[in-house]
Amino acid sequence: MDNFTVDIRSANIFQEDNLVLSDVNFSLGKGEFVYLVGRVGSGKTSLIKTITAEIPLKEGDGLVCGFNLKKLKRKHIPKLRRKIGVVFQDFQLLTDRSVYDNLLFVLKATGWKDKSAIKQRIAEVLDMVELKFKDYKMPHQLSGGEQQRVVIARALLNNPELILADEPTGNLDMETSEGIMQILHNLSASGISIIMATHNNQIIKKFPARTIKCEKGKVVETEQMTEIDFESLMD
Ligand SMILES: Nc1ncnc2c1ncn2[C@@H]1O[C@H](COP(=O)(O)OP(=O)(O)OP(=O)(O)O)[C@@H](O)[C@H]1O
Repeated sequence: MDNFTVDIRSANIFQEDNLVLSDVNFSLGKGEFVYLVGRVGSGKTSLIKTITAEIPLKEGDGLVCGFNLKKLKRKHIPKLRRKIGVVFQDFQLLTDRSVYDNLLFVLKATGWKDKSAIKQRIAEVLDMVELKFKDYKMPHQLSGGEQQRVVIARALLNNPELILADEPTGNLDMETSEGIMQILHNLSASGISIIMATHNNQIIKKFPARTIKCEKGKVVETEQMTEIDFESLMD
């Protein structure tokens, strides 16, 4: 079980009192990349929120980054979240400050104090997303793809074991999306596990990887590309 970043067994996932996904069995190895697909309202966000402990796991078992979701105390939730980097479609950068200050804000909020360590970490994460010399720019001075790379850099600051990316290419054109995908795949090759929710079939075709699907209240594996009915994902 230790080799898994996520290991969910026989879980029933609820939103309020509604059972959204039943008998969920899903595990993700260290450094593994998986696409999460499914129609609108099929439960993708519910699965992601279970992994971040935003939705409590009431039935079944779950292990995420070494934390037992069933036994997780409220005070341990921030520690779990520290191990998870999130990347969303809408960049959510602070628009009133530079790239550097956006990253600084997160480091300070998560307890970093040593100025030279902060400077070094910001340089490292910007290097990982190939934005080394853009730290002084304001978000509006960057392209959409560059802004998304800053968001990925921000997600990497605290050395996460897992990245949850929700439609990270949603607002980007194909060429820019490919750059983002290349970075995500490089991160996965470096040992970070990645779950990417997407409706973008072109991206999945171009960067094939294990794919799971929320469908009819279940989470199913669709390892073969041909098994994915892309038309049904588009509505
Ligand atoms: N707070 C809530 N209370 C009750 N039901 C909810 C709540 N949030 C979501 N649901 C319901 O749970 C089901 C799954 O929603 P979820 O957001 O997980 O779907 P999704 O696959 O992520 O959809 P999308 O592609 O729109 O993000 C839907 O039927 C939705 O209406």
